[in-house]
Amino acid sequence: MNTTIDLIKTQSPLIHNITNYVVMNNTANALLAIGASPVMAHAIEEVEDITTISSSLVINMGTLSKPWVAAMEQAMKKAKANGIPIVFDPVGVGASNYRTQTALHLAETYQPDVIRGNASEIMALAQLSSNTKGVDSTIDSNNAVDAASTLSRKLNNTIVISGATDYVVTGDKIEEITGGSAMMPKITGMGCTATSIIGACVAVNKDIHKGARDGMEIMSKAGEQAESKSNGPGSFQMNFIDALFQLT
Ligand SMILES: Nc1ncnc2c1ncn2[C@@H]1O[C@H](COP(=O)(O)OP(=O)(O)O)[C@@H](O)[C@H]1O
Ligand SMILES: Cc1ncsc1CCOP(=O)(O)O
Ligand SMILES: [Mg+2]
Repeated sequence: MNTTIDLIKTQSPLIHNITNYVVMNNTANALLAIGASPVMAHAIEEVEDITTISSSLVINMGTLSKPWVAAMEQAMKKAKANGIPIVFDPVGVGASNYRTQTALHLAETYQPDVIRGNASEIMALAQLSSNTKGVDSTIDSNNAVDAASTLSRKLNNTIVISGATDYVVTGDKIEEITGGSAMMPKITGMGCTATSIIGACVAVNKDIHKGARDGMEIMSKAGEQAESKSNGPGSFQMNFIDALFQLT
């Protein structure tokens, strides 16, 4: 994890995010705090150019609509052609038919290097259940481990299930990360932030599984440090960005 943070700070990789309206500001600030360089760009006219100059592509379907999905596809196609790692956050998959169809299509067509979701989202993506409560999980992360392993083998990639315990799953290889803070699910965009931080980690790591694990460890450590200084979700949000900045 230390080497990964050093590499992010020295290389300051450009991370192309096509993400949702809710979290654009949070995730851009989190990426800056850890030492990466974020760009949020979703116009179909420019996504290929932006992806081409980036070190990773983060696709987040939190506030999806038809033109955005078209732009996501252009960017993912370009990233695949250029060997740029793709991290996908299937926000709310299972909550509507449109989200489910879009997430399945993007995952199966472009096989993102990492998919990060909460347990409900990973279960829905594995087509095992569709009881996602909007964008939040209704089940504990351990319930989705088998689904993640199956999905990972099918898509030949790494699946991250976030929650009180995070699981980083590449086929049969399963690593757990604990820690963090119970305050994290009380703030919108913490999952999306985790996805973007993974984007920064895989930008500087050829080993995708390690990049995904380092990303979740960074989230865990920053969450613990922020909790020790916070009185509630408002101050936690501010202290979390400071903690990311101070991680060594
Ligand atoms: N109860 C918890 N205790 C500690 N950390 C948590 C807890 N719930 C979520 N997290 C952390 O919060 C971040 C976002 O995870 P999660 O809430 O599952 O995502 P999402 O916002 O997509 O539902 C992750 O880094 C995860 O480890
Ligand atoms: C509330 C909400 N609605 C659509 S996207 C979004 C943000 C979800 O972010 P996260 O999954 O990281 O909490
Ligand atoms: Mg989420």
